[in-house]
Amino acid sequence: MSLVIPVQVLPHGEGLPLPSYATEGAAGLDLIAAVPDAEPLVLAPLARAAVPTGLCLALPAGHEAQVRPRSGLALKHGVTVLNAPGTIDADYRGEVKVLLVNLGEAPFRIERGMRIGQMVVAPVLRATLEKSRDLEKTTRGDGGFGSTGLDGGQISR
Ligand SMILES: O=c1ccn([C@H]2C[C@H](O)[C@@H](COP(=O)(O)OP(=O)(O)OP(=O)(O)O)O2)c(=O)[nH]1
Ligand SMILES: [Mg+2]
Repeated sequence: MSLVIPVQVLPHGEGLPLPSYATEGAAGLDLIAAVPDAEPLVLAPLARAAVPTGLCLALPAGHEAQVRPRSGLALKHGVTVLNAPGTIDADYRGEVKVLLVNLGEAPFRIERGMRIGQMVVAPVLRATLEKSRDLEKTTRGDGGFGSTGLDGGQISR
């Protein structure tokens, strides 16, 4: 069973449904394009746009929302979220926008009501940065960026 938390939202863009979970177990609320009916947005290849969703919310303190791509759009059209995961701060009161980029070969048409991304609400831990002369030693040390093997594993022969 999922944990459930209420999130306040302003009255939503005319005629558009509120974002919703597509299935009982879905992690993300599907975000809906709130572009004007008469003005669909056409994303040319390699173009990007902040697509309005009509959604203004107040996340409870200690939470964030992540704006993530929909895999179907990514696979079928090469359309994804440029800054994935986009971060919606708990103190943000503006309209949630989905920063889409078209990495496909064909122009992509975004119409009002289209599901363009998904939003996952999550708890946030805040860090207090404490100055220290030394850091706890580890096997990895400062190795990174493929230091454990480029393919991520060794084949034993
Ligand atoms: O995909 C996104 C990412 C951000 N935002 C909104 C909510 C977020 O709280 C605010 C700021 O986002 P972020 O911190 O990522 O942007 P920034 O470039 O650091 O701007 P700022 O200086 O306003 O924090 O913009 C969106 O609507 N969609
Ligand atoms: Mg910021």
